Amino acid sequence: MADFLHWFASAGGTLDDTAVGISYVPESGRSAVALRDVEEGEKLFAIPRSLLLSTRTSTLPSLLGDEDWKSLGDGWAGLILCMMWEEARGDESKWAGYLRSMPTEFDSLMFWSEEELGWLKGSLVLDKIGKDSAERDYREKVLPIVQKRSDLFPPSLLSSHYTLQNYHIQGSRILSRSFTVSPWPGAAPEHDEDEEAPELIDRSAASGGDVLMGEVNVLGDDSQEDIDLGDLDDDEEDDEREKTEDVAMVPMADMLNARCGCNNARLFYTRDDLQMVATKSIAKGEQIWNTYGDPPNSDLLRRYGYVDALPLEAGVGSPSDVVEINADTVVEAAMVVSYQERVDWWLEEGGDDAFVFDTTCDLPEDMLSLIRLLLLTQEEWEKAQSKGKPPRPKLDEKSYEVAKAALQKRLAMYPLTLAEAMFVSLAELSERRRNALIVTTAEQRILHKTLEKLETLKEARLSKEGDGRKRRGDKEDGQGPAKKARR
Ligand SMILES: C[S@@+](CC[C@H](N)C(=O)[O-])C[C@H]1O[C@@H](n2cnc3c(N)ncnc32)[C@H](O)[C@@H]1O
Repeated sequence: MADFLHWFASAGGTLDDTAVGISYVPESGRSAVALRDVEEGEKLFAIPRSLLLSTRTSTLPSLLGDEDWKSLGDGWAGLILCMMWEEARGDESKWAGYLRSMPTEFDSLMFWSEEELGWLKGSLVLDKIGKDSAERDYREKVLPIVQKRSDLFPPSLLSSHYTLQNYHIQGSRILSRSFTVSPWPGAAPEHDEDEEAPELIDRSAASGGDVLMGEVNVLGDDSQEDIDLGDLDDDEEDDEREKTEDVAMVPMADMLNARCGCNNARLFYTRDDLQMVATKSIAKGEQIWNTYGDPPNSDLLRRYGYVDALPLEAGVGSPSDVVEINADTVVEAAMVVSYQERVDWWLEEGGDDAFVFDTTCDLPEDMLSLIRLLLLTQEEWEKAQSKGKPPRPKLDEKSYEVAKAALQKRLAMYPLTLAEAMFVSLAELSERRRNALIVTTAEQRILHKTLEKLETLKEARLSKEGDGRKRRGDKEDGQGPAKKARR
């Protein structure tokens, strides 16, 4: 740690060391802790923009030249290679002290064994790890450049620094510690010292003010496979490239841990630096928490290797937890024969191929709309097509049955039922096993509760319809004296 702090200060970073200390906390690793009472609004540390490590600041892209650099594509391969290269340069790298301080071991899903991943069976997070696509990038994009450009990547270092394992390590560092930092509009690379002091901008502020720049959190929703560009048109490609160039490693800011509901500091951006500022008063001895955007536990586990195990009404989990149902499961539950044309149309019209259930336990409207689309008669289906609109998400008897069947099919994907999981003592499990169980049981709870809510809705609807029929019947029969009397 001393090596990193020394590097940070000598590279131009500033830290209020009366306010912030870095200590080791067993459950979360290195952690920033308040050394004295800190007031809301106090600046804790600042990182000059020149200290950010990104494809904009590393010299590798220009040394490689346009053609070789572009062959790495627009995903994370370029930034990962920059990090590998900077690390391989040792003390010659501007970021030597930073890179030396970074972790080499992770609990994120990329590093789980097949057996460990098996504990997550049922959760669709397993489809999002992106290991295969990362390994493809390594083999097809990175290795050819590394082998071709021995002027930049000495063959003697290939087996120590340019390995697949190191590719995953750097990728995981990006996944769990990077920030999105856009360039300051109109700022010259070097600025005049006499210029007016730059204003602070917190993009996360809910003020709706002049919120222009920067992203304050550790990356929200990108992953190695998410940035895979596929066939994009020129504009999309430019946007995507910009997005990847904005991914930056921010020394010191990435020392902060996060816990749902505890956020007390945030990273604010100025033209010249990034500043970590207390957003609440922090008592001496308390941990200084950033936010990672409070993703669901499945995603926390995938990217950061931990979960928020908060005591909730029905068990342990996070209020941000979600569970997804794939459109395939909905189609199976609908038990319709000719669905392909309708599903293709649904997707072409911008419909999703997966539906997200959150802790409100409401049936997602778009799933209900797909269910009704699948159940349309041929004539209704032709009408929907000509209108260019999928059906309204109305819960009727048939769509209720399909939604229920889809939820039950989804629940059947978990090898351990929720009732069985209740008998497992979390305290006796290894950390990974425990975290996997927290994720899968939270997902199952959402599915069960959605089923219950759906049942209640259906009963309420049936009794309302029954009442309606009864009232209509009363009128038709001309037998409504009580009603008339009430008027
Ligand atoms: C941005 S880094 C924070 C610094 C990190 N603790 C370190 O030792 O370098 C994010 C990583 O910190 C750890 N972490 C952050 N918040 C945590 C928490 N609430 N519980 C457990 N681990 C946490 C996870 O390993 C995560 O991948």
